[in-house]
Amino acid sequence: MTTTNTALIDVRDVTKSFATDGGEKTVLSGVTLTIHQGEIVALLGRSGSGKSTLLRCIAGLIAPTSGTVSFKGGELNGANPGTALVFQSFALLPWLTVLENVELGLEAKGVRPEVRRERALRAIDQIGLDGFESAYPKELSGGMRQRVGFARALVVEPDVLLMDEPFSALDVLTSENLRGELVRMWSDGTLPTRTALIVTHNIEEAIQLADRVVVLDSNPGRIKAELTVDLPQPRDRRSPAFEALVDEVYGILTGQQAEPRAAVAGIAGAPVDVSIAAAAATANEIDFPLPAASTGSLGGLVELLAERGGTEGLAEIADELRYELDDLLPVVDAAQLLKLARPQGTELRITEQGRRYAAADLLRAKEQFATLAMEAAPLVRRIVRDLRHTTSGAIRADEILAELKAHFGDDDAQQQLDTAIDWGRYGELFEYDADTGRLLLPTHPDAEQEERAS
Ligand SMILES: Nc1ncnc2c1ncn2[C@@H]1O[C@H](COP(=O)(O)OP(=O)(O)OP(=O)(O)O)[C@@H](O)[C@H]1O
Repeated sequence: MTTTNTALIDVRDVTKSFATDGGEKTVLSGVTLTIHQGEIVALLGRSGSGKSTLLRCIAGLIAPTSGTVSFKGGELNGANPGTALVFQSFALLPWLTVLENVELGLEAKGVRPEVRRERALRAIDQIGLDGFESAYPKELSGGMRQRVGFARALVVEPDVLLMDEPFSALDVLTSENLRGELVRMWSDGTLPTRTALIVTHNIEEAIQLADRVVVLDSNPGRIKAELTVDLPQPRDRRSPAFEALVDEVYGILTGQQAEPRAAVAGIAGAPVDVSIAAAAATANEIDFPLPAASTGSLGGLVELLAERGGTEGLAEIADELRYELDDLLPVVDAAQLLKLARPQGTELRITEQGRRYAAADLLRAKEQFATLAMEAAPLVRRIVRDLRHTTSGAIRADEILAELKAHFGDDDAQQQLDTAIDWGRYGELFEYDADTGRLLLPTHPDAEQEERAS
């Protein structure tokens, strides 16, 4: 891949806010990014960090709240004429054949029918769909459908190919295969488009494909770090240089968590684990986000660390548990929040508390968890306190949910409640009756120990 200094896309100080029930939500803040001709850039970040929002701003599908996006020096004022999109969900029209789906992009650009057909057939051929021209999407496997998605985007010969998690709906082997082919086609010049931006939450995918990896911070999304990937294609995932880059990105992503949370509590700059715990202690109980980790996965992580002598690399943990980034980081955050483990550079290290937790029998582990959750999980603490203040010993979960929705989106609010219920139930701090939608104080008499923590 030959990268030139010609800027194709120029994102300048872009901020994007959305109106939500709880007021304005700033998703992107002060993002500045240039994509040069011939380079492949990967945009990596946690779930909700604003990757897709930035991609949609670049595609011109949504306008920034402030700042500008330019294509070849011209400020966008609507759809970006130099880009085409590949979506995670394929977004094919089920009533059209493969050929007709691929022709669609050209039709929108007013290309004559006979030219359309010829170009669509060429794109279908290039992407390995020969023989499937007359098939309907439902006849195709996921991998073949995504090939149609690629052909439809590439047929318009965009200057920049924009991809939003294009492989994440595919199984591991299929995505590996398609990614590999894409790299080959890029390297040997088969593809008409040589510049791309790919949104992904898969670190290895980013390092396998990209010349440059841009890491987005969360809440709000800002550029946290940029790494140049100076390895020849095709890249060997097992090479020490590749693994070192994976480790580096894990370090960046786990190191970032404390900053926004500490800022919420007004104690920015405090050391990582101290600041998260302190933020949790002082934050408004409703708006402090609990990491979406189940008690089962948390226990599994702490046990794995204990088995490995107390320390293990984050990339190795993800490999061992077959976790994607979005699965692993919330569990690491939860372990950190509950002071069971602490990230150190590219590794995760168990704490003394974590060792005790891993060694405890179920009853003691639950007791310990209850104490830790009362100390460190504001939403759990809030539910327990509300329950103790009602005479009936029960509160409606949907009332808590309504409050959460004022601070988080609908999906995130539900996830917050689900996590708090899982944690509260596991620690036997409260019960939840799904039939009546009520949270209840535990029925057994020995639920006193959490008093100590409150
Ligand atoms: N139209 C919208 N209205 C309100 N909030 C929105 C809108 N679009 C996105 N958001 C919010 O912006 C935040 C960032 O979303 P975005 O999809 O850009 O993140 P992402 O990094 O791509 O996440 P993921 O990896 O989970 O897809 C989320 O909290 C999302 O709920």
